[in-house]
Formats: sequence, structure tokens, C-alpha cells
Amino acid sequence: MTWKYDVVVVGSGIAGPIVARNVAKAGFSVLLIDKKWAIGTPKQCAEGISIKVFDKYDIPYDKRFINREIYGAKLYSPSGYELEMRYKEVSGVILERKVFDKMLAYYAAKAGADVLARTEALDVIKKDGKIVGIKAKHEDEPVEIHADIIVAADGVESTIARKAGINTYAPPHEFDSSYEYEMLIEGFDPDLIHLWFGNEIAPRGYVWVFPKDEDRANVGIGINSDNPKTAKYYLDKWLKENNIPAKKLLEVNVGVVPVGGFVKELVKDNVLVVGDAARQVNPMHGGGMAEAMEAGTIASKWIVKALEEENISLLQNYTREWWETDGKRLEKVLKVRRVTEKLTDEDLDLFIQLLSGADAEKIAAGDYVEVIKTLLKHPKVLMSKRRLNLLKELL
Ligand SMILES: Cc1cc2nc3c(=O)[nH]c(=O)nc-3n(C[C@H](O)[C@H](O)[C@H](O)COP(=O)(O)OP(=O)(O)OC[C@H]3O[C@@H](n4cnc5c(N)ncnc54)[C@H](O)[C@@H]3O)c2cc1C
Repeated sequence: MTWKYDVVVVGSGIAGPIVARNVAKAGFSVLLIDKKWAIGTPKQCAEGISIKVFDKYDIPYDKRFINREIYGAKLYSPSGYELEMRYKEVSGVILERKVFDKMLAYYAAKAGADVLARTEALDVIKKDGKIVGIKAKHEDEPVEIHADIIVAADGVESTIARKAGINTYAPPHEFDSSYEYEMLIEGFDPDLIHLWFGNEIAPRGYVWVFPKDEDRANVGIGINSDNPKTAKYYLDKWLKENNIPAKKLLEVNVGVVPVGGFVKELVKDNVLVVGDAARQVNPMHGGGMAEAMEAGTIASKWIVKALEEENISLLQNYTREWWETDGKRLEKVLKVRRVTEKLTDEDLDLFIQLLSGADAEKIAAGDYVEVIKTLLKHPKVLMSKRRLNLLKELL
């Protein structure tokens, strides 16, 4: 079997369907494929996302994939200091990704894209040194999908970009390992997300409780993937130490999160890489859905231009524009992560106490001027030489 499209998009998570929808809307032929039998399932996500993305990326605010509206966050330091940020308005939601991902693919299909679940990209097809499409398996049948442009939106384990010659290598230290239960849990304000920090609790990362219901939540952990102990070890230890029974587990999810190592060249000839496949994730908190939407939006804009003007070299503008905008922001966030990963538990205790005046949402987005301003208000407590040096690293 051989099929022909203007664009083939590999991976129907977050980035892929955004690209497919936008390109189809512009009137070009697009095929969106995913190896999963049911798009969205299984999920590997805590499902938290800012409320802003719905308007920004033209996604309907559909209660079918919104489990719970969230009004802020509560942070806990190693010794139990708490920092609560509660907003009057809804600041984010906890999605049901199994439904959300499927609906994103549905919006792409409604816009005119073809969408095929259970279709796995296996390799690229080269002709006279040029990539002209991909080899895939659709259900049990081999298929050749020819396309002018190929988009690798195949997530953290991406193979297609690498096969096309894009360097996606990042060292192990730039990945977090995560482990998560969707479980019944009580005693936490279900209107907030909850995050626990500490080198004994979650080295480099945090434990999270993201409520999906009054008494049901995604309870998970992310830690540096080069840690000798597993993420599961730390999560189970935290549950035990907090007397939270782990006997009502509805799901177990395991995943790897890229937290740095953004791909430098996002385009090679007619192949683009987007989302987790390009490591376009916030290195501080490991959230990557909004970043995948942003990259997918920029990529699709240049795909449409390249097709309209029949000039493939315009695709290179995706690399340029991403690095000038979101790439620049995420580089700053990475700098913050590199500093915060050196903090001792004492530092974390102190910072959480001091940050009560700062806007944590801005900090998580990389606006660390807030952090510095807040910390400088307390020079006597803070300015040991080591802490001063850490702050200097941010400048
Ligand atoms: C435990 C955990 C918790 C997280 N929590 C959050 C959170 O709360 N908020 C947030 O914003 N982010 C979170 N993230 C990150 C977020 O899940 C990702 O950043 C986001 O899903 C990236 O979207 P994507 O489209 O790039 O990739 P994905 O969503 O991973 O989609 C890639 C798709 O490609 C498909 N695919 C792969 N290879 C092939 C192939 N060869 N052929 C066909 N299809 C293929 C896969 O089946 C998959 O559907 C979390 C991640 C983990 C692991």
C-alpha cells in the first residue's frame, strides 16, 4: 500500500494533533498517525495544565476532558513549611488525558486531517538522498506514506527525528524518571495542586498530588533519572511516611520527562521535530503540554507558509522562531533548575518561607527576577557566600 499526503504527522499526543489541525485548516492534505490502539491511552501524565491554553491555542473548554478546576498551588518544604498560593479565579485544570488527546485528534479530523490509530512509523524512506516519506505498519499491513513534509511528534522516545538525521541526543542527567498512582486520597484541599520538595523526598524533583476529584488524585513523583534509587522507591516511601494507604490504586503510570537538552536544530530539510521529541518541556516542573502546543503552533505556521509558497527552506524559520521565543524562555528556566538542584534541604526550607511574597507562577515560567527580588529583601539570612554564588549563577 502506498499513500500520498502533503504532510504526515507521527504521534497523536499533544503536539501532533495541533500541527495536523492547523495544517488541515489551511487546506492541505495531512495524515496524523499514532501507534496506540486508542489515542490517549495509556496516559503518562499528571494532567495539570494552565487555564490559558484553551483560548491561546483555540481548544474548546469541554467538560468531557476536564476533571477538576484548580485555584492555585500549595508548596511544602522538607521540614514542613508551607507556601499557599490561592487565586480567586480558576488558574488551571486537571485534565482526563485519555479523553483530551482523543479529542485533539478528533478536532484535527474535523478540520480535514486523516487520522489513523494503530499505525506505527517504523522508518523514513529515502530516495536519491532525500526523505520522501515514512515506512509504517497500519494494523498488520505494511504501508509507505509519501509526503512533502514529515513531522516527528512521537514523544520522548522519538525515533523518527533521529532516523531523519536530527540530533536529539541529551545526556541521562537531562531526564527525570517519574512514577504515579491515580488513587483515592483524602485530607488535601482538592482545589489546589500540592507539591513537596526535599532531597530525601524527591531528589531534584518533587512529589505531587493533583486532585481529579474531592478524594481522587494523581499522586506521583519525578526524580533525576541517574539516581541509584527508583522513583517508585521514593514515592512509596513518601506515602508510607505520611501514613497514606496505597490500597486504592486505580492506575499506575511510569514515564520519562526530558528536563533540558532542547534539540538545537529542529528542522532537517523537510522533517521537523516538535514537543517531547524535541525536549520542549519546562525543565523546572516537567510540564510539557503547553510547550508542545506552542511548538506545534509555530511549526504549523511555517509548514503552511512553505506549502503555500512551495519553498521547503521556509521550514527553517520554525527553528529560528522557536529559539527566539519559547526556546529563550525555557533556557532561562533551565538555568533556574540548575541552581535549584544544588539547594540543600535547609535552603529549601528557607526559600519556601521567604517566597511567600513572590509570584510562584512567574518563577515556574522562568521569570526569576521575582526570586531574586524576594531573596534580596532578606540579605542577612541569605547571603552566605555559597548562596550568593548560587544567585549569581542566575544572572
Ligand atoms: C508522569 C508524567 C507526568 C506529567 N505531568 C504533566 C503535567 O501535569 N502537565 C504537563 O503539561 N505535562 C506533564 N507531563 C509531560 C507531558 O505529558 C508531555 O510533555 C506531553 O505529553 C508532550 O506531548 P507530545 O505530543 O510531545 O508527546 P506525547 O504526548 O508523548 O505523544 C507522542 C505520541 O506519539 C506516539 N508515537 C510514538 N512513537 C510512535 C511511532 N513510531 N509511530 C506512531 N506513533 C508513535 C505515542 O503513542 C504518543 O501518543 C508529564 C509527563 C510524565 C511522564
